[in-house]
Amino acid sequence: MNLINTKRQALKLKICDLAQLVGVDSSLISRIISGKRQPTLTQLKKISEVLSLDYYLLLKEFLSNQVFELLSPYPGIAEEVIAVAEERITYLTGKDKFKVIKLSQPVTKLLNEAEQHHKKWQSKKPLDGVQVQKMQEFFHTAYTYESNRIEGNTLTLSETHLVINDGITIGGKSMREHLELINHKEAIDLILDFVKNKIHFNAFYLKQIHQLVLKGIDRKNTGVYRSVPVRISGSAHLPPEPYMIDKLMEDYFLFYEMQRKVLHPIILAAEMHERLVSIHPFIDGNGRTSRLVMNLILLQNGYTLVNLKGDPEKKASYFKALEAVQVNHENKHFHQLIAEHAIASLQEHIHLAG
Ligand SMILES: Nc1ncnc2c1ncn2[C@@H]1O[C@H](COP(=O)(O)OP(=O)(O)OP(=O)(O)O)[C@@H](O)[C@H]1O
Repeated sequence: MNLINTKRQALKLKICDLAQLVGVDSSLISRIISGKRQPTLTQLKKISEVLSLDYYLLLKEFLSNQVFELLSPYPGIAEEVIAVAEERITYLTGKDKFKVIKLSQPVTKLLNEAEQHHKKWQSKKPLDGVQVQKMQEFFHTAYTYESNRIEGNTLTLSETHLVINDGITIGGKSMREHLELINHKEAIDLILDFVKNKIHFNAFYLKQIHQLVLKGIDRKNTGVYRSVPVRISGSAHLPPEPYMIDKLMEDYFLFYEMQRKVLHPIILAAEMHERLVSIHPFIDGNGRTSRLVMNLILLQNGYTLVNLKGDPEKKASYFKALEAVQVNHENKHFHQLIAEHAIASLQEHIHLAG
């Protein structure tokens, strides 16, 4: 255990001093340091605290010593054994995470249907430049309108069009409402850039999206995880306390890494949406950011924008589907909702492409 000895010497601690602080015999510490004896996990934890050493680094050294002890008598096959063990671990963890995502029969049926439309949509490409521009103006305006409407923005669809495409301001409406629309349109352009540049989605890009959503609205909180508790009004789901956010967001991106090539893109997009909005890592703008993340994933996989609607009835069923996952761990309604919207969007795109 070199880490222990190096730190002990740096602190000028005698073996008997360290033993006393840890509450064990000096001979045990000597044997641990010389590698003749493996510490228990409790002893290892105590040593890490006494020496202010990172427990996980110590644990890593401890486990690799154990593997070494086990394999050193078999040098001829040691590497092969490690490779087989590694494969099993990857399989087990991957399978375990995959098991969490069960697809219901109706969802599987919808995914098959979506695949057909996806093929047809791909066959329409490349589209004429002017046609692309017109279609984007239409879909981006509708998406900006609905996503902000969910959040409470009061501008109508035609007012949204005037603000984001013609730069016209609407009398009697606040600066904030205008900024929400302009920012959202810019955020769509940002995710299109991400798709073009084939970025690998991670925390850096997530924060860039969020930064745009709240640009000019809340400078202090743009692109940073919250440090205060939040509540979602009207929801039974309690977002996690702020001290858990870093760890949960690490898991969030780990989930993405593990599942991005395993799950169907529509399910991956739905999961990344639901998981983000359930963590609610930002003070504000979580809903809009999560919907943009979902659409980034769909676009990266050749699908078209999913536009969840903000009228009271549709909004209520969207929130209900989210709550079913959060409270009852029941994801089929949310998967179904996103798959249905993905199909509707593909159909509309195919129709307009002629
Ligand atoms: N159980 C739930 N009920 C309602 N909304 C939920 C629930 N879980 C997550 N949400 C999400 O939270 C968002 C609203 O969160 P909040 O009121 O904090 O506003 P926000 O973070 O500014 O999001 P938005 O961009 O929609 O305004 C909704 O758009 C929805 O996506």
